Amino acid sequence: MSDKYVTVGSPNSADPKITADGVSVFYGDKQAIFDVSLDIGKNEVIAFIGPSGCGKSTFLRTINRMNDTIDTCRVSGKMLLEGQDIYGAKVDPVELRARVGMVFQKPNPFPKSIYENVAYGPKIHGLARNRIELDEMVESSLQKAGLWNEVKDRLHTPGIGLSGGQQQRLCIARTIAVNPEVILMDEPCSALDPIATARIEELIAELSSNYTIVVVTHSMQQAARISNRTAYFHLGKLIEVDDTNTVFTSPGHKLTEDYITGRFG
Ligand SMILES: Nc1ncnc2c1ncn2[C@@H]1O[C@H](COP(=O)(O)OP(=O)(O)OP(=O)(O)O)[C@@H](O)[C@H]1O
Repeated sequence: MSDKYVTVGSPNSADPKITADGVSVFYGDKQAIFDVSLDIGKNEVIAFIGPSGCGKSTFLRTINRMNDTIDTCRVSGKMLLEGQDIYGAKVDPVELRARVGMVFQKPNPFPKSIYENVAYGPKIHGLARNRIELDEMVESSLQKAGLWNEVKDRLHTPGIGLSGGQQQRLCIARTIAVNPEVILMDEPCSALDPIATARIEELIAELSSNYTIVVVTHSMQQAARISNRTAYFHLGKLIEVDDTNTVFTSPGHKLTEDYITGRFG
């Protein structure tokens, strides 16, 4: 494949929350993402799929500048959040990551209590004026993450004492606690059993009315179940993006078709 290509489908959105415009990503001399342009609409759930190493996580991490933490990593092109260039000189990455929160593959609670895991973000961002407000934020975040009833009597016990699925919901509560606009999820269910996975998928559906959600997944069934739109990446290029139903029932690109029919990847 040459470096010039056109993404098949509908990369544009009438009401974009996020706009990638010609985004490329390099690790040292190696290019991992090639000239990706994509709108992600407000309150949409978009799934990123594609074979291992195609750049899904790398592209996801450009949306909240998580790649800044990798010394060799360089991003070119524009990434806009509500029209603002997130790589602009005035943007504070810590503030950005409160607006664009992230949930990782492996649940990673802090080695603190359940309460402190959720209270941490509001505390460092100065969101609560007093303990009562902080308690309310912790409760409402745990409610939204569907965990409150399971933990309300053990808030001051360690977060790592929860089951894997509960820990992942705790991480989602921690993300929600700082009032993000966008939630990035990098294979959020890959370390979970089917029941815990189903619970996270239900939660994604519930959260989608309030947040824009971007999910990297290896599971095409999961992408089909949870997302409105699906983006197919191949060797660092965004090959196709469209309504999930269209991508899975009548893909417009041969590479997408090969992947979803199991001929590749
Ligand atoms: N920190 C890094 N330093 C150097 N190269 C990297 C780094 N992270 C990723 N890469 C490379 O960038 C390319 C894209 O990797 P990335 O992890 O984004 O793909 P992916 O589609 O998310 O893969 P997977 O599905 O296996 O998680 C790969 O060739 C990978 O080896």
